[in-house]
Amino acid sequence: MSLNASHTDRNITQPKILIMTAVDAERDAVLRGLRGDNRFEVRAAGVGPAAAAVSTATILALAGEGAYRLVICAGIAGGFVGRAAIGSIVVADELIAADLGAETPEGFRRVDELGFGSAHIAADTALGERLTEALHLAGLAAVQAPVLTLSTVTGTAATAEELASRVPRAAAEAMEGFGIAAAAQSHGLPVLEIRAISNAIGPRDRDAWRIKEALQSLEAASAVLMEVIKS
Ligand SMILES: O=C(O)c1cccc(C(=O)CC[C@H]2O[C@@H](n3cnc4c(=O)[nH]cnc43)[C@H](O)[C@@H]2O)c1
Repeated sequence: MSLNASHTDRNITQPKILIMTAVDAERDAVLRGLRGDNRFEVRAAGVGPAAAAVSTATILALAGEGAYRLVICAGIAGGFVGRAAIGSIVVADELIAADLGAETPEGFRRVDELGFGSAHIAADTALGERLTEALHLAGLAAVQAPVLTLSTVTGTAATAEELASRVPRAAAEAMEGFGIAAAAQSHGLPVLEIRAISNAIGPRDRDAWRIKEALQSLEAASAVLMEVIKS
């Protein structure tokens, strides 16, 4: 018996795009933006690089080779003042584990300099460029720049200045990107990080975090992502 084209199409399982957030509110914002597009799977990993790496690696391993073609870290983030304003989007061109290294009397030394691996993972910059352009066309403020991953949310002006001068192009900090990227890299998959800015990086002021506004931006960015990834 021969199958017609529509039967065949329906029976082929295409590799999906795995989107990892930290918390359920971020996952729900992304899902609203994607409007039921079944090319994407969206999961919440938990807060911090360790939870993010373990959750992502477990999902990828259980799904098996060929189940996914791209991994995206998405969520809210702090923005460096003058580089990424509240409500804007940062699309990572590089995911950097900013606290992976050693303090020395001469200052922080990256794990790369110490000879113990790398604190940098390159994003899928071609996709990031297309997404950033499409975000601009949709009227959203967006920049393509490095996103830092830290285990501790920055809470002082001094730490914010130190990070900004150590990574001059960094536009945002969050807590999961490098963990998710490390898991994706170990499975040979490309990675992207998309962050909606909820707060300025600097002296801790939780009341000033604009989480609702950032989640709305994240939803809008997810709708644009769905259009950018055509097939
Ligand atoms: O309270 C809520 O309703 C709520 C909704 C969505 C997310 C949250 C979070 O607190 C998520 C924490 C998450 O946010 C990232 N984040 C945001 N700002 C920063 C920052 O300045 N520095 C580092 N990380 C930041 C981070 O990735 C956390 O996982 C609450």
